[in-house]
Amino acid sequence: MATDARGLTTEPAVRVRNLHRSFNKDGGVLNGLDLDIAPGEFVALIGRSGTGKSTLLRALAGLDRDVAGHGRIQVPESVSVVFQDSRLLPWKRVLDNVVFGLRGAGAADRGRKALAEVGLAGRERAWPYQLSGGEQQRASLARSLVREPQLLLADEPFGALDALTRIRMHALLRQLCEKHRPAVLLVTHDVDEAIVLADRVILLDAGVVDTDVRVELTNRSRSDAGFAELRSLLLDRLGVAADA
Ligand SMILES: Nc1ncnc2c1ncn2[C@@H]1O[C@H](COP(=O)(O)OP(=O)(O)OP(=O)(O)O)[C@@H](O)[C@H]1O
Repeated sequence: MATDARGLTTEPAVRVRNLHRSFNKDGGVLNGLDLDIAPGEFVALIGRSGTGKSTLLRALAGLDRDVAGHGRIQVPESVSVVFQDSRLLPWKRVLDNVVFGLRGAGAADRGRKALAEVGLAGRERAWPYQLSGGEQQRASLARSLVREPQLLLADEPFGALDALTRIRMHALLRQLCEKHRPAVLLVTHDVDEAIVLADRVILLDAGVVDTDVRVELTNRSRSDAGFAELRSLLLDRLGVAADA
């Protein structure tokens, strides 16, 4: 069992043991996967297309009740999920989307604060269609963070954004995670995004963890030698040449 610097037991936020999932009789998508994520740890999940990244995320989110499989999943009580599309309700204004389902007298104030944190102060009464794609993802992040989740699951949240907006969203997500400290599992196709954001990068292959590396870079700039080395290692595991 893991212990902290004082020798006290630290329970992981996420514990997955021997997880199996399959969609048909021909073979499994997840094939006995084990994974621990510590409280406050930011884990990026990469892997070739079809290796089961979204299947794992959906299993952790409890969104796969109809999928065959077995194994043990332990997640915290409060879990939020962010997808590639913001999934804002088009008939609700931005603030109402953010606080949708929240109870308590202070909900609207908490929603306003969350919107301010993601840079959307003043847009509370806008309709979702009046926001750009990046702003919609900001609102979606605010909707997650207002719930103060102990676990944030994100499936390619920046996949549909342009390169500049992506970079801005990276900075915002890091800043929000440093402040709120949820455990994070981020699915991404982008190796650079994984290295820029995560404490740990996990590469999934054939439904199990193939590579599990800690990102111990003080400088997360793409021009840093350590960055390039880690990128090259991960691209190699993905079967892609680093200079391709
Ligand atoms: N609802 C479903 N019904 C049948 N097969 C499915 C379903 N969802 C996923 N699969 C299959 O399971 C495998 C893993 O899919 P998954 O979406 O988890 O992969 P992924 O690693 O997230 O892929 P990508 O990087 O392309 O998004 C794929 O072969 C996919 O076709």
